[in-house]
Amino acid sequence: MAHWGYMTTNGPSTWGKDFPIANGERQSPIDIVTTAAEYDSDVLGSNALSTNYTPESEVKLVNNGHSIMCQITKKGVLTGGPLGKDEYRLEQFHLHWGAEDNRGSEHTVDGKMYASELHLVHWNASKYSSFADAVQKPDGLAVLGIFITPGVACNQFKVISDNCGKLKTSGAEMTVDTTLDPTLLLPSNTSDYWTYLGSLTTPPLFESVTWIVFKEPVEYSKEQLLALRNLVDSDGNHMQDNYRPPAALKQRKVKKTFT
Ligand SMILES: CCCCCNS(=O)(=O)c1cc(S(N)(=O)=O)ccc1C(=O)O
Ligand SMILES: [Zn+2]
Repeated sequence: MAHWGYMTTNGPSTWGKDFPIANGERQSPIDIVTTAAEYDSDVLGSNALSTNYTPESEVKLVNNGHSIMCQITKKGVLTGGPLGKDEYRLEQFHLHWGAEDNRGSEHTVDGKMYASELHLVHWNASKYSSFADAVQKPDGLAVLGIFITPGVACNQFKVISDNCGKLKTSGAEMTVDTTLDPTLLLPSNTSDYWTYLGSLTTPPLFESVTWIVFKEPVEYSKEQLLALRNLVDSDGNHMQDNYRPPAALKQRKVKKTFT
């Protein structure tokens, strides 16, 4: 099987061949129709979403052929909001982006696409023993989605954007001797978000993700976005437009924490 990717020959429209769940009942991303999202105070209002991350003392970056990923080594937890009493542990973060500023995010808001989208992937450590054990369970994962828009530079993202160029090939890894606090990658407002039950947005597309997408975007500079676009994938092509288009909502409701 040709390795999945984002080209015409192996992109999202072909994934269903090897991953039939691509046409499943709870696929991601989705277009968030803001007027259809339901404010749900009891589930969401009672205990606010909360992150308690430990800053990384060094930064492990991996070019995994379809994105740039930062492997987390410290204990960081996400709790509250739609996650009930379960504690979800931060495993990694990565991004999706476009060749130009007018596209690149995976979720869209009333059809609007952002230039990029940052994903912080967590797994349910209250119920499962490892990420691998949790990844296929319906309540196994929780991913924070942060929209990225061109603007001022994000200082905490500098360690990634300044080192992208050194991860020349797929599989390339490097460890940067600097600290990184994942909390500083989040928007200032983490109270306003949409949430719904979905899936991984790349193969194997497991339907195991509680998605939490923040309303407030974060700004990255033009240079930081360009650094992402200069990454190369396993075929030596520029890695860009590595986003899956929105999937059908089917019988799902999107909830929101703000009016
Ligand atoms: C056993 C297979 C695990 C694949 C999923 N790994 S992951 O870290 O959740 C992930 C999530 C996502 S996403 N966009 O958050 O669904 C994308 C890629 C990956 C990945 O690194 O493969
Ligand atoms: Zn992702």
